[in-house]
Amino acid sequence: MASVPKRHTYSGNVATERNHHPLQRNNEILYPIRKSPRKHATFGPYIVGSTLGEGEFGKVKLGWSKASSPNEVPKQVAIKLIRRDTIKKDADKEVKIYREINALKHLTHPNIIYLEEVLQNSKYIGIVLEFVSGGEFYKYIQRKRRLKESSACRLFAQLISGVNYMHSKGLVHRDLKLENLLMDKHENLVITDFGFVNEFFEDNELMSTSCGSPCYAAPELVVSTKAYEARKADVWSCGVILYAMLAGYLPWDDDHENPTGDDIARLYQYITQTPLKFPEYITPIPRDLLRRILVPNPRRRVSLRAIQRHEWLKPHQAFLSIQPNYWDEQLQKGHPQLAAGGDVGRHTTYSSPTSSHSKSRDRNSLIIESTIEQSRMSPQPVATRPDSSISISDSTLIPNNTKRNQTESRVVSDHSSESNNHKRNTTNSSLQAEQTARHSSKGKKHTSVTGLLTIPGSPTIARTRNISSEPTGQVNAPNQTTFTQEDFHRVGNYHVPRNKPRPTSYYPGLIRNTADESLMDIPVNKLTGKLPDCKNLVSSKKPEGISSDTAHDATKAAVSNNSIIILPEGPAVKNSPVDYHYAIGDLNYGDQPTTEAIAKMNRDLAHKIIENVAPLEKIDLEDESVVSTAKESNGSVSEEDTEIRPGNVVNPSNKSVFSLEKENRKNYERKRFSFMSLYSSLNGSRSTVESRQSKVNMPPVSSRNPSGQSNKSSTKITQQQPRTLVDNGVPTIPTPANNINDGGGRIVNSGNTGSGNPSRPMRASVMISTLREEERSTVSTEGHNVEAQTSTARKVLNFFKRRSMRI
Ligand SMILES: Nc1ncnc2c1ncn2[C@@H]1O[C@H](COP(=O)(O)OP(=O)(O)OP(=O)(O)O)[C@@H](O)[C@H]1O
Repeated sequence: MASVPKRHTYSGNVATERNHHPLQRNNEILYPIRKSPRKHATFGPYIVGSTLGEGEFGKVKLGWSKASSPNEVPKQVAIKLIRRDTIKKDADKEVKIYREINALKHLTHPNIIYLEEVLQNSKYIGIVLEFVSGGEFYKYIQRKRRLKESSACRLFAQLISGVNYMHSKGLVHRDLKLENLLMDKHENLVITDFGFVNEFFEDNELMSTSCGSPCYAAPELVVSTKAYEARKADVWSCGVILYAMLAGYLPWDDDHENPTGDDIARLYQYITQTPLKFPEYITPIPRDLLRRILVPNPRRRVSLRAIQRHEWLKPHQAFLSIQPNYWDEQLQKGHPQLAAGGDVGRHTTYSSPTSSHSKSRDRNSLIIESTIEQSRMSPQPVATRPDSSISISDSTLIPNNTKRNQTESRVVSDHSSESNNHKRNTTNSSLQAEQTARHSSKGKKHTSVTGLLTIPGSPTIARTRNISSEPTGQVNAPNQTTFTQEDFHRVGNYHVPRNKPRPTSYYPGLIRNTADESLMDIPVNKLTGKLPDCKNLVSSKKPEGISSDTAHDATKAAVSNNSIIILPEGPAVKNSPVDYHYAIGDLNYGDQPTTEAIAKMNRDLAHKIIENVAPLEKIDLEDESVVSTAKESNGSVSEEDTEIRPGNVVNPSNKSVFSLEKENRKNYERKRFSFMSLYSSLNGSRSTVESRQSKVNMPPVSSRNPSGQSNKSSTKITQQQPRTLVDNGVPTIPTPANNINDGGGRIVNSGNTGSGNPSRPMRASVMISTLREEERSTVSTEGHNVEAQTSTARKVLNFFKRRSMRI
């Protein structure tokens, strides 16, 4: 018989003569034959697809649940695959993984990643998470360059709601950053990566392990060895995230002496000593919020509760006033068995940090016993499962190595015997049947293996366990990611199906605990922009359970002050080249009453408006320090350079704020320009990161100015010159070569700012400008578009994937 050439169908199936369907006539193909369907990689009940991303722990893969019936739509998940052998080599990693798992099982909030389940086979531990399809948040900002205020407000409210929920559960994230936020398909924010999460039990409880990513970590984590209030550290990180949303770049990311932020001590010196400054497009009210959050002194930093009540978040008050336990109740409503405590769900095993039980729990109970350990434990009946994680004592929990080895072999054989059909390790046959039924039913994959176990004692105990001495033969697997159901089993018992999908609209549309209705609906007179006198409203209609202290501070301030209407969108503000600058000490005004701050903003704004309508010459002359600095530096100074940058945040009481401002500005400019001159003379016109790196002995160039050009020589702008948007919206600083005065005091950029032009955006969003500059230079010099794109992508990733670490 002549051999029939193989023919690949669209699904990868192979049709040969042997498997021709009887209905086929001669060589005519009637329909594709799928006798031998393509083999997909699988991991437990999931078909494994493409790689979604890669993190410290390994790859995150897209997965689909295998449909149990033809009508069932496969559910997409993200599977974080962690090689077990890598965990064994890195005890810190192990702790992080189990922290993450154990924290996630307690959290059900629309803005927090949802843990589906945890699975393992002999090679991998797979953390199965809901699939969040909108991509990474930093890319979202990057695409948009920066977010509109309304969008930033909505997303920030979601972040705050998620963080508040977490805190209400006694958990602190400690690594909040853009890279740990995802977007869902409806552009809702989802908090992920709980590797540094920890528990607290008392309101004033302090923590001592500094962790997070330097650019997002609160100063107290770094500059002090004292214990810190972790919730306040989360608040700080939220502030940095908000700043990035609104500005398009990170605050304090422009230290020329430490452009990559690698020198953490210096970075924090810079953060604590450099006042927060804003690009002109951030309006006063979010600035006010940011100034309250990004306060180096944690005691003076605003609390999450106060953030929720800030004026800027007022449009989302209803959402923010949803009580954290509402989310749990919703879960239980959808699953009465959880409420009844009949089945083991992630919420039934969790108790509030305020409960006595919770307080008595070991402080590190977040670190659950490793799945490896679990796999060695003898099977336990489901009926005894609840709270077993808490009651087991240290000695019973952590068997010594010998014990482990013995148990290991036993459990491995147990696993192989139960492979493929995922039988439960139960002693009770009816329970087993129930479990199997649940497993096969859609969305109800409650499983019960062994109990979740805690490692009592400190994280150190967990980290120093001598697991490396265990036999590793079992995990010496080839590198390719091939998953089979062999030796596969579920870990833990905390699958709680989501009773409904992530809300498609922002508001879940359910009962809201409106904190104070009277305060929420204060009508604004649109003509005058003034708020009516609503003092009576505030005092007369106090909602139940809310004290006057906790009423909406910002609104009260606005009401009493009649001052919210500062025309933040006014033309004067829009055209204003100069940032609002606040007196030294403003960094620490987080706990000042909002009234005071808003009044101050009003004064500043009034001043600013006057400045803007005044003739240009007059303004030049008024600001002598800037003019003289500009002269010194070849007549050019960037817009941001005109801002006050005092060297120290301590406010000497015997000097007036204004004289102090001037003095500090002078000092700052002097210092700043001397550094700029140095960079200018050293760096020449090298444009790529690589070329800079090749100059081994040269000081690094700021991430804000990756071209290697000196800011001084590459930019020319006077105090009156606003930043102009060119080059697809990338803000650039006009240069003498390409500037045309439009006659109205505004500088219009007429030329390109491409690679051939030595001038480049100096203070533009790092996210875009860094990318574009380097892309351009690579393309123009080498002409390899693909290469340029790849290297650009890598650079952007490297830039943003700032490592989370113990600082
Ligand atoms: N649930 C998810 N849905 C969609 N994509 C995801 C999901 N989880 C992770 N990813 C993608 O995988 C990437 C890596 O994930 P993640 O950061 O959680 O891994 P990690 O190993 O914890 O990394 P690291 O700790 O270094 O941040 C993310 O940047 C994201 O692009």
